[in-house]
Amino acid sequence: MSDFLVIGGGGHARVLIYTLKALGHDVRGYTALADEGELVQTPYLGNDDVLASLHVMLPSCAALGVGKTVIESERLALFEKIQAVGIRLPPVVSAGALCHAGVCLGDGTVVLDGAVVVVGSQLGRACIINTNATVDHDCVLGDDVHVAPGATLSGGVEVGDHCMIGTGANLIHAVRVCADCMIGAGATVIQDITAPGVYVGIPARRIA
Ligand SMILES: CC(=O)SCCNC(=O)CCNC(=O)[C@H](O)C(C)(C)COP(=O)(O)OP(=O)(O)OC[C@H]1O[C@@H](n2cnc3c(N)ncnc32)[C@H](O)[C@@H]1OP(=O)(O)O
Repeated sequence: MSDFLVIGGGGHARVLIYTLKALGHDVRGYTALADEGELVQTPYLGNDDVLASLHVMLPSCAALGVGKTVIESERLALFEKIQAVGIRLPPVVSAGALCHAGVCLGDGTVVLDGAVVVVGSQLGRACIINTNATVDHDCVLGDDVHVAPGATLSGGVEVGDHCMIGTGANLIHAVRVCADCMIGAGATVIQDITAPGVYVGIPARRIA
């Protein structure tokens, strides 16, 4: 078990603090890099200006508490900034998630309660597999991909960097979604998406 620093403010940070504590980790520190956010039973340490000077006193492991609801989020830049000061961001799998043996999770990736990641899948860095989302067998996800609550990636799906797969969206088997796409809540993707943009509906069509 390790001491963890949760970095960020708001809802995702609270989920991570809960998740890490349930796994038996100590959550000693808490900073709000994006804003001061909400303080959750852990001390506020300062903003990103203090990270470099504080890091010798901080836990050597951290988790990204900044969530993602848009394509261009701060998550990956923050991930790289934290790593650059020598703090590790190991993947975190909730005790309430199921992640098959042999699945590959990049650093900074979190798999939250009720989520399932099935055999043969490879996930990049700083991804979020949110509550009750499923990533079925042999999927390949890039960096900074958020699969929102209840979304379903069927077998062999590929999703490029920075994509946001909205709440309850469904991607049928073997479709490929290129980098920088927003798949709207409830959309169903039935064919490859090759142009970055915003896609909604059943079947999913580009609106922006
Ligand atoms: C734990 C957590 O909370 S994780 C967070 C999870 N969050 C999500 O999944 C959010 C996903 N986001 C969405 O679905 C958003 O609606 C988006 C990004 C697809 C579109 O948002 P915006 O760009 O603001 O589009 P806007 O709301 O202006 O809608 C544009 C049009 O698309 C339609 N539309 C928007 N979203 C959807 C959708 N999911 N499905 C179908 N139609 C939609 C709107 O009705 C509107 O149609 P109209 O022009 O005929 O009136």
